Amino acid sequence: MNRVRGFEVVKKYQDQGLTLPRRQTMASAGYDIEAASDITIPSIWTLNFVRIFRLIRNGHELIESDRLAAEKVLKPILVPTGIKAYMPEDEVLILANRSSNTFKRNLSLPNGIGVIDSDYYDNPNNEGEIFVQVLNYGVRPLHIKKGERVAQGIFIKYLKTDDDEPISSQRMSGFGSTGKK
Ligand SMILES: O=c1ccn([C@H]2C[C@H](O)[C@@H](COP(=O)(O)OP(=O)(O)OP(=O)(O)O)O2)c(=O)[nH]1
Ligand SMILES: [Mg+2]
Repeated sequence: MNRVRGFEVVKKYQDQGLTLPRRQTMASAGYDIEAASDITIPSIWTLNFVRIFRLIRNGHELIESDRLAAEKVLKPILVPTGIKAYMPEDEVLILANRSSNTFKRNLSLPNGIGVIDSDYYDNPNNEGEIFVQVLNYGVRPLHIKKGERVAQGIFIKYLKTDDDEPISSQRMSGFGSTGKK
């Protein structure tokens, strides 16, 4: 078969019985992507409560340790998928939330959509493993089981401007790897 686009399991998860993303019906756009391991997503309310409690205790003054604690706990959780995606250079895999996640589970993707670039595949840092960034805005912790579908991936083509000139030729990783600015 001509190899154009698809999913593969990363080395780290080779023998762990992961399922490659599948579409559910003939006309589903999204390949449903599963969690690679059990993971608990704490509620942002619980975390915010801790933050508010600390604020009150400190006479409403936000001191440095509170700020650091709040930032730490409010960071989105990265759900590992154990999956990488390959595709032609002019394509991108868009990670979108499942509507049932917000409707039934209070689970949101705080980055809106995830952009999985074609040059993320096999990058030297993490082999291109896709992670799903999530926040649980419900009041209880959410337990995600290995094999549960957490997001969906949609392959699309992207366009370039006339004077397009990329800054660098190679992607080394993700999540801010191209610099602080
Ligand atoms: O939900 C996501 C979003 C991104 N990525 C990976 C794939 C993508 O190719 C890379 C970079 O993503 P993006 O360009 O959106 O993030 P950035 O903050 O600009 O990081 P970088 O500087 O590495 O480009 O991170 C994921 O695994 N999940
Ligand atoms: Mg980027």
